[in-house]
Amino acid sequence: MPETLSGLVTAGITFVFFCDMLRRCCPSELQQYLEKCITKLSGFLNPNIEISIREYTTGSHLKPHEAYGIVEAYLSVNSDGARKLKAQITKDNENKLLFSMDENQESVEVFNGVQVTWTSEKVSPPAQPAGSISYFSVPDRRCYKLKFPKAHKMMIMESFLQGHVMKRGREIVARNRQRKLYTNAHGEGYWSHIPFEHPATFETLAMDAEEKQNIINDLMSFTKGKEHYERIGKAWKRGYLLHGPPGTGKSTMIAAMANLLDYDVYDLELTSVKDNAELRKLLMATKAKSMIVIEDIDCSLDLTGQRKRMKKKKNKNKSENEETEMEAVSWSRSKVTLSGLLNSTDGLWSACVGERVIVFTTNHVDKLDPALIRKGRMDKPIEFSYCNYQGFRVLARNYLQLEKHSLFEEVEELMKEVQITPADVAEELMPKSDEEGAEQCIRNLIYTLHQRKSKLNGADADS
Ligand SMILES: Nc1ncnc2c1ncn2[C@@H]1O[C@H](COP(=O)(O)OP(=O)(O)OP(=O)(O)O)[C@@H](O)[C@H]1O
Ligand SMILES: [Mg+2]
Repeated sequence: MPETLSGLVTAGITFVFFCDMLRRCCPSELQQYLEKCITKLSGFLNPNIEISIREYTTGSHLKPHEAYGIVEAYLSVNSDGARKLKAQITKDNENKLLFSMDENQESVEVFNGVQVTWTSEKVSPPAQPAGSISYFSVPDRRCYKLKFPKAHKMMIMESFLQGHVMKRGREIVARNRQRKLYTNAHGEGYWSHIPFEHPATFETLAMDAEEKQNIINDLMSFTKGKEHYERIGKAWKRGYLLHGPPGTGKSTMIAAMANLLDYDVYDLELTSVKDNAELRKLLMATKAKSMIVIEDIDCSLDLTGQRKRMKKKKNKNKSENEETEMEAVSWSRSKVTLSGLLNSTDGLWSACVGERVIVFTTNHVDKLDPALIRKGRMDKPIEFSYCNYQGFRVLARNYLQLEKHSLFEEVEELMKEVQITPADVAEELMPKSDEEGAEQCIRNLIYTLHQRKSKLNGADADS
């Protein structure tokens, strides 16, 4: 029997070889017919299947294939057999090197007991026709090939490639990528971005420890809630309203949240959005695993339907007239309404795949329309307040690397009587010169607290 089989294979190969010879010397119709025969016959004889994952789409407009980048990332940690690797800066992060299989390398792995073989190839672009001049350099087209036994076709294509490789590859891509801070503040109706590199973390945030843990738990259970949101038929989004006086850490918290979740941040400047349609377009252009932030919502959108001041604080360099002009321009440019905002942040999200966190901040929660902050829209309000002793301890650790000091007690007593924002405490604890040590910084803070206390007492005496 084996002899019959090997005879058959030899005959097949001879036939394929013969057909190929014939094909080369025949007219094109016959060539095409013979090519089909060769493919059929070699398919019959070959016990393996090969899948190509190309770097670019074919055709005149070369577009990168997303799958190639994912497989490349997967193979960066799953190609033990490859002897030659190449190091390159990743597309999404210029600070990170990605090591992947060099051209013509091979790596074997076993999945569910089935052996699969990866190879990497480089396909040079077709030669330019003689005499033609091209001003553009055509990139080499690279390709990964996955070879596996035909008998396990469905398992390898679905469980291995679609499931395992795609999942692991995407995780590695996400890990390697540099997060981005998007803005629409240029007013052109699209997002532009810079790398997001804010260092804030929950650890460095001066806030009640229990409240902090509560927020962390809330965020983590949200990110793990895909199935829960699907089951209850709700869009996978969560809204936070951060409110409190200026300098109490609302923006810092946004950065800490984004760092914890590993999300991109879209800083939506409502006063730069022309109308509701543009707002919808901008929100539709946001990606999953992102945080959409609307700061100072009470200043960007007037809840009676009129536009308000563009700037919260007065710009010292501008005259009164210039300021009024700026406000007028902002008023006439933007026609975003409260209902437009609500429709965009509610209805639209159901159509979007992937999780999104939306954060509003305000200094005046009492001025907001109840429609904006009702349950279901803003799931979790978080209040920011003046600095207490616990907050001071966090800031002293951040700024002075101090866990304890004999002056702490005095700070604690003063903080019970005087209101001071974490921003002001941070300012005092920042050494102003190389000579200024940690103790001097605490003394500066104590001096400021005393000053405020006497002011307070003076005011009390006056009244
Ligand atoms: N809770 C905090 N923990 C740590 N640092 C803080 C905190 N609050 C303020 N800071 C410090 O003060 C600076 C200003 O804080 P932040 O911008 O977060 O305040 P905010 O509440 O967003 O103010 P605004 O309402 O004016 O936007 C920050 O850069 C940070 O250094
Ligand atoms: Mg802020």
